[in-house]
Amino acid sequence: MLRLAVPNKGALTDAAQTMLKEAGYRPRRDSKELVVVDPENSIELFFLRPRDIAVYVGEGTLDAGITGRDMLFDSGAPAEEVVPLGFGRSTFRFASTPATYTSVNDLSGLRIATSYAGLLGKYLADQGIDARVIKLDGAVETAIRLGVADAVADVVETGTTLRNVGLEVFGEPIAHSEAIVIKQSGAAETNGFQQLIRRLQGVLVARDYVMIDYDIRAERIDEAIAITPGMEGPTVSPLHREGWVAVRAMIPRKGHQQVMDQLWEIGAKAILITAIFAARL
Ligand SMILES: Nc1ncnc2c1ncn2[C@@H]1O[C@H](COP(=O)(O)OP(=O)(O)OP(=O)(O)O)[C@@H](O)[C@H]1O
Ligand SMILES: O=P(O)(O)OC[C@H]1O[C@H](OP(=O)(O)OP(=O)(O)O)[C@H](O)[C@@H]1O
Ligand SMILES: [Mg+2]
Repeated sequence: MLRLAVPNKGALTDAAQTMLKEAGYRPRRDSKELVVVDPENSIELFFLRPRDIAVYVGEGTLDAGITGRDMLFDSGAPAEEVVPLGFGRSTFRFASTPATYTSVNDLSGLRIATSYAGLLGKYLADQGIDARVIKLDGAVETAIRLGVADAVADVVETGTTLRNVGLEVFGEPIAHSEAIVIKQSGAAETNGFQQLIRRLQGVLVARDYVMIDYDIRAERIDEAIAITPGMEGPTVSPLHREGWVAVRAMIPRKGHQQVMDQLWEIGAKAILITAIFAARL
């Protein structure tokens, strides 16, 4: 059985749960359930704090985990990213009172509060900045007002939390993060692991792509294929109408209306878009 770590709390929890459910795995019944055994899919799900997941996977106690890229870096655990999952996107940034600092170079000798001391420490070392890292558990944005720090380094998504306490980001982003699947560095990928990855990638495809069908005059097929090249090449079948063919291809969901317009311009008819329920490519 594959042993997979899943966030039990925090920003990634709901989206990870939804994705696993769409991939066919048994969801947990309530938020107090810490282990779900799913023999039909040969998987055991362990619900753990997102911060601890890279530690378990790095130790090899669990085969794989879903966590944030920033948390993987922060942990320093010997685990590696296998596939990004497209949710839980955020940047990791410096912030302080407006118009105080402009870049990381202004932070030498100052105090920076963060709950990502590993990630921040590595970044400061890379930049050659000697600053004091104040490790806090959360709500680090308040540290400046309370005089514990001169700047903070924290996760920013919409920026609402920072605005609410009157802080502004400065300098380059320290890191870009999203939810990822991790495994122990250098560990062999078992069959069960590859199946998990294929299933999750299938969910991403079903979310990001749609199926398009249309009819077009045979002499315009090259133009049509240029618009809808498909994954491996579109399916082109004869139509029971002299000089016409039917085309079927996958296209990105984003921009599908423009694709329909372009096909219409070159004479396509009966252009249909359908959602993909599940996929395995
Ligand atoms: N508002 C957000 N939007 C998008 N991603 C976020 C947000 N807050 C945190 N994350 C990401 O979610 C992952 C887990 O962080 P989260 O804040 O949920 O964990 P935590 O701080 O340990 O838990 P908690 O906040 O419950 O104490 C990190 O990779 C982080 O980048
Ligand atoms: O830019 P925003 O959309 O406002 O999101 C960013 C906030 O979300 C997270 O907080 P969380 O709720 O996890 O609390 P925490 O700081 O205690 O971890 C993060 O630490 C920021 O505070
Ligand atoms: Mg948090």
